[in-house]
Amino acid sequence: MYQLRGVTKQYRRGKDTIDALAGVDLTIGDGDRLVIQGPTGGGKSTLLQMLGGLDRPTSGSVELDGVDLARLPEARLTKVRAESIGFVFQSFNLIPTLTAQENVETALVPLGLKGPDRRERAADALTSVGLGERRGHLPAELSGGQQQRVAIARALVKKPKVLLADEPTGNLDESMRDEIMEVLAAQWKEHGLTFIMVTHDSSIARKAPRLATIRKGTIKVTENDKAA
Ligand SMILES: Nc1ncnc2c1ncn2[C@@H]1O[C@H](COP(=O)(O)OP(=O)(O)OP(=O)(O)O)[C@@H](O)[C@H]1O
Repeated sequence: MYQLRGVTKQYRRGKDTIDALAGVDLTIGDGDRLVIQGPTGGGKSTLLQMLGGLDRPTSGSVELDGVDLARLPEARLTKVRAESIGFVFQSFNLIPTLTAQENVETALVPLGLKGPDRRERAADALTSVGLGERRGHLPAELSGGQQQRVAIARALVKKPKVLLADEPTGNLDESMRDEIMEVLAAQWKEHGLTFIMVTHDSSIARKAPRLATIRKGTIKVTENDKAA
């Protein structure tokens, strides 16, 4: 469970200070699905970075299961990220010289898994996103939607507690967008993940059971009882 209290984040640009987050309080339960939307520059990506322990707030606390990521020493933070948090980005971020299988295996290296275990787990993860037959392909030999499936397999192969996605369909056309949303929803259901996604896409936001809107660093959460 996430518990955020009074989270602020200021960036300095020259002599200006930008309040990217201006006091965010937020609770996200285990297994929740939360969509974050809002105008450009509102603070969505900044919040996701705090949740993922990719950056630290200027003030406030970001507790994940009672551990404050804001104050965790860097080595322990790296361990939490490697074990408990999967990331999916708009730009896929695959390593172009590695095959789909090898890209997925990279997520298991920090966990200390042996070669054969890594290979088996990565192959299973690729099969679960429908890419079992494409394991030996390089990213450039795959479509955008397929590359994003590889990135999803890489994020989930370590069996994280939390999946964070920043505009995961932002680089995809409409049919691939629906396909990726289905893959993500299926993985969320199957693994009981806490799934937090930033999107600009209002049709995705409309279907969200819980919607956080961030404007000028301030958050408002609404529940949608009619969500899928
Ligand atoms: N590293 C940084 N240095 C300086 N300012 C930053 C940095 N990162 C973000 N900002 C500023 O903080 C504010 C919030 O940015 P953020 O990227 O979180 O917004 P966003 O809602 O994700 O926007 P978008 O929809 O355009 O991705 C913006 O004013 C942005 O310019």
